[in-house]
Amino acid sequence: MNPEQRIQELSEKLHYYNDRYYQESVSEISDYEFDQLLKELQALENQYPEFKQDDSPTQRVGGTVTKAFNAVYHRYPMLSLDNTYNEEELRSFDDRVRRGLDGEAYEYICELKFDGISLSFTYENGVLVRGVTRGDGTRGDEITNNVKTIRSLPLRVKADNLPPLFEIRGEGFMPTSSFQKLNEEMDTLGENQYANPRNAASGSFKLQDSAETARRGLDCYLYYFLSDDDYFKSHEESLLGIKSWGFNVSPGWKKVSNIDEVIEYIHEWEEKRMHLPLATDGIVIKVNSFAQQKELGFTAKSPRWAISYKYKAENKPAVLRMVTYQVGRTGAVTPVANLCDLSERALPYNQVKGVHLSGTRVKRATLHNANELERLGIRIGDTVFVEKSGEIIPKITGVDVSQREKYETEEIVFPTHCPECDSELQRNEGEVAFFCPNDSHCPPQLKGRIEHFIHRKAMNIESLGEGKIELLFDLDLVRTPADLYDLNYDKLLGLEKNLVNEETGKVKKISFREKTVDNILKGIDLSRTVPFKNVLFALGIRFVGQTVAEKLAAYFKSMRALRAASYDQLVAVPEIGGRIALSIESFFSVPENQLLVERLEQAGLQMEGDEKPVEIESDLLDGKTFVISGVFENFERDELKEKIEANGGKVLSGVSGKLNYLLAGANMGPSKLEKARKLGVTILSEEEFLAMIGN
Ligand SMILES: NC(=O)c1ccc[n+]([C@@H]2O[C@H](COP(=O)([O-])OP(=O)(O)OC[C@H]3O[C@@H](n4cnc5c(N)ncnc54)[C@H](O)[C@@H]3O)[C@@H](O)[C@H]2O)c1
Ligand SMILES: [Zn+2]
Repeated sequence: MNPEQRIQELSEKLHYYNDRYYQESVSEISDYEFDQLLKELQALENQYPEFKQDDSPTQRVGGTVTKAFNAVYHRYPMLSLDNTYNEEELRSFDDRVRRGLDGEAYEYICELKFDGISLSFTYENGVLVRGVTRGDGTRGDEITNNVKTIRSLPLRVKADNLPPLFEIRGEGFMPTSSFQKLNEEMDTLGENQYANPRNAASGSFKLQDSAETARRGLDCYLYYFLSDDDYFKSHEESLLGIKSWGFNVSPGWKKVSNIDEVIEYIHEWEEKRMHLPLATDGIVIKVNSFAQQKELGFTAKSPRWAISYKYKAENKPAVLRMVTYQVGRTGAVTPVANLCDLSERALPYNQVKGVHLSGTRVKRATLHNANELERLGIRIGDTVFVEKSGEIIPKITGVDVSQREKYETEEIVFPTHCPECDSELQRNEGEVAFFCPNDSHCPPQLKGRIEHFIHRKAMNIESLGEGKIELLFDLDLVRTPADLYDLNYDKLLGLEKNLVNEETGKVKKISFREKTVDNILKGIDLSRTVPFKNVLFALGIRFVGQTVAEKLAAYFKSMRALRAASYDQLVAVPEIGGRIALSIESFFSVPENQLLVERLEQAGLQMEGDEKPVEIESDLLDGKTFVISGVFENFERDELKEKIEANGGKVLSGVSGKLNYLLAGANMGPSKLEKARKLGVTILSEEEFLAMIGN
C-alpha cells in the first residue's frame, strides 16, 4: 500500500471510530489503539502533506452535534488535548513550551484526567443558563435540562464582583458505583451494558428524558474558567476562585515548577488513581499563566500550552486455572476464566488471591463465548495476559505460548449441556452464544426472570431488591413471579440467609424482620396497580423490551387479545417485526407461561390497558383511512394517530388499494412510498394533513 492509500485508509477508519465513539458511545477498539492509528496518520501527513485530506481526523475535534438536541455555537471553541503515552514525548512538549516562551520562567498545573465527557456551562449574572457538550468543538448539543440534574453543580452563584458572563468547563462523569449499578440494571432488563463509565456518562448525558438522567447519578468536576476579560491571572488562581464560588473543582491538582516534577506527579498517581471513586485515564498538564497560555496559542485541534499523559492499561501475565460457565437470565452461557497469579500456580485454587492489576485483585475474567476461546487459542494451564483499563471488567488479551513447554496444559472443551440444569445447549444461526433452552426450569433463568419482574421499570417492587429474591428462591419459596403473590407474613418472618459474594468472598447476612416483611408485602400489594404495559414488559418475553411492550399494550389493549393474536396480526402492528412476533407466539405456547399469566391475573394484576377515550374534535376525516409512516416534526406517531381518530379518521397498518391517504414523514421506507404511488393512494405531507383538519 502506498502512502496515499494508507492515509486514506487511516482517515476513513478514524472517522468511523470517531462516529461510533461520539455518536453511539461505543468503543470498538481501545483508546491506545485509536491513538496509535492517529499518530501514524499524523506522521504520514507530515511526511506527505500533499495527500492530507481537508477533513482529516488529525485536524478536527472528533465529536459532532446530534439531531436530538438544539445545536448551539460555543463562545470559545472547545478543543481536544494532544496526548502522549511516554515520558520522552512529554519532555519534547516541555521543550516546545520553553522555546515558545523564549526563555521566560513558567510553571505547570498537573491535574488528573477524568474519563467522562467535556461539558461547558454558561452563567449569566450568576445564573446557570446553558449546558452544552463539546460537539465538534465549534457547536455542541444543548443539554441544559440534563446538566441541571448534577447535584454538585451550582444553579446560581453568589459572590462579589462576579463577571456578568462567564463559562465554566469540566468533565461530566459517572462514578464507578453508579456505573456498576446501571450496568446491573441494564443486565436485568436484558439491554446492552456499557463497556466503561465514560461511554455510560456520554450516553446518559444525552438522554431525552432528564428524569432518567437524574436517576443515573452523574457528577462533574470543573477545571476551566473563561470570560471575555482577564478576570484571573493564572489557572491556579481560577481554580481557587471558582472553588470559592462553590464549584466542585477537580481534586488532586498540583502546581509544579518543572517537567521532572510533572513526571513525579505522574508516578504518584499511577496507582493511587485506582482508588478514586471514578475512572481516570491519565494526567493533564497545563501551563499555569494565562498570559503565557495566550502566547503559546492553539493548533487546529488543541492548545499548545497543554498536553495529556495517558496511562497505558496495565497488562499482566496470569495462569488460567480453569474455565467455568455462567448461565445468564436469557440462558446465554458465558465462559469465565478463573485466574491466579504466576506465583500461585501450585496453590489449591480456593487459596489463591489472584493477579494484582490496576489496584485490585483479579481472579476472574470473561471469555465472552466459544468463538473467543477459539480466537485466543487458549488451554487450561496456559499463561495468559490479563488487562484492565477503562473497561473495569478485566479481559484476556492473549497467550504466552512460549510457556507451554514448561507446564502441562489441557484443551478447553465447551460443554454440550447446561451446567445448571443439564439441558442440551443450543446455538441459533447467526448468534455466537450457546444458550440453555430450558427457560422454564433452569435455575438462573428462573431467578433472572423474577429479578426482571420486580424491577423498577417493570412491576416496581423495590422492597424485594438486594439479595432478597435470591433468598426466597434458594429457600424454594418463589420459583416464578406468580409465587410472589402467595407470600404472606408468616411465611416470610424470620427468614435468614448468608449471601456470599463470589468475587470478593464477602458475606452479607439477610434477615427478614417485621419491618422488612411489612415493606415487602406492601410493595407486592402495590404492584397490583402497575399498568398493563409494565405487566407485559415484566413477563420478560424475549425481544419485548419496554418500548415494544408499550406499543403492544396500546394496540391490543389486553393480555387476552395479545394472547389470541396470530402471527399475522402481530406483524400488522406498526414497528413489530417477525422476530418479535415469533417470540411472543412461542412464549404463549408454553404451558408454564400460560399458567403464569393466569395466576398473575388471579392475583389481581392489571391485564387491560386503561384506554384513553378518544376526544372528538371534528368529523372532518369521517370514513377516511390513513397509514402513518416516517418521522414527523410536530408529532410523535402515537399523537398523530390520536389526532386522526379525534377527527373521525381511522389508522390502518398496511398500504392497500382501499387506503385513502399515506401520511408520509421524513425517512419513510421507499418501498411503501412506491407501493402507495402504484396503487394511486394520495400521499400527504405533515403540513397538508394539518391543513386538512383546519390547523
Ligand atoms: N476507542 C475508540 O474507538 C475511540 C474513538 C475516538 C476517540 N477515542 C479516544 O478519545 C480521544 C479523543 O478524545 P478527546 O478529543 O476528548 O481527547 P481526550 O479525551 O484525549 O482529551 C481531551 C478531553 O479530556 C478531558 N479532560 C479530562 N480531565 C481534564 C482536565 N483535568 N483538564 C482538561 N481536560 C480534561 C476533556 O473533556 C477534554 O475534552 C482519542 O485520543 C482516543 O483516546 C477513542
Ligand atoms: Zn439450564
